[in-house]
Amino acid sequence: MKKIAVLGPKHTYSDEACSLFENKTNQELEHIYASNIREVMKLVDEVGIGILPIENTLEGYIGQHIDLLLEFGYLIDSEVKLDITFSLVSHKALKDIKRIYVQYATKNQCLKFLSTHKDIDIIVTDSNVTSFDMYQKDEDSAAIIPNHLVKDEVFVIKDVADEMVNHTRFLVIKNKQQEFKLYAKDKDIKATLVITPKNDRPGLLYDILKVFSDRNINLISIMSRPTKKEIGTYHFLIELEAKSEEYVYIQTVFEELKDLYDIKVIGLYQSI
Ligand SMILES: O=C(O)C(=O)C[C@]1(C(=O)O)C=C[C@@H](O)C=C1
Repeated sequence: MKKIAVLGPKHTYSDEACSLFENKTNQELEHIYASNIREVMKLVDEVGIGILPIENTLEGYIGQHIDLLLEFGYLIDSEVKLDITFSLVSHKALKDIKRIYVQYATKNQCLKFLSTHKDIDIIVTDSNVTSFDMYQKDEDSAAIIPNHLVKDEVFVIKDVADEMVNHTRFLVIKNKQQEFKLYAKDKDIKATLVITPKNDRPGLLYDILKVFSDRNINLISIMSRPTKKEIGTYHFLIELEAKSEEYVYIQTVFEELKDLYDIKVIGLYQSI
């Protein structure tokens, strides 16, 4: 059976996103669990594909996950989106607990709730299921966990995220270039490219953006991430969207850009 690298243990949101991907693409994959996202990325090299949470309604882009995508040089196959909800579970009343376990991306989605409990220590974990496991072994603790994990806990506060409507976007990443897969003809396509200016000059980014604007291509985001080599040097990530029938056209624009600038296309894919 084909394998996929996923943040574990079983039942994390990444695990759910993986099942959704299998469902949508009509295939069954063996989930190979890793204890943190860096380990997921390492596993992708071996197993071929993996799941990477990349953006959230409340948090925006998850900077450290984008950096891993750039560091490992993987490509994007497709994306899936999930509704995200969190509850606080506790062994006793909050005034009597000493610690709250919370995953780092989850923490950034529950800042309002956490700011009202400043007297309790926050222990940051690598996954939501790890938060739950640590809480189960610690009588003096509480944990913020996905609503789908809440069963017979003693003390529960439902929906502790900053807003009721919350989604996370997960990329299905792969270690090898493959033919563009049109999963659904009626769905738009997205593309992500990375520019790392070697010889920076005034107007470089403007010139690249102008190529898209002149060709009526809709950009959805642009963000900068540090190269981590020298202060003040950045990778620029650009995401764009187009109709699925325009994918050949988009590819020609990329070829044109590649001749002029140092760009890398890391994904031409669909949200499925
Ligand atoms: O810990 C999990 O359940 C995950 O799958 C990780 C993750 C993330 O890192 O963004 C996924 C979705 C939620 O936004 C919070 C946590």
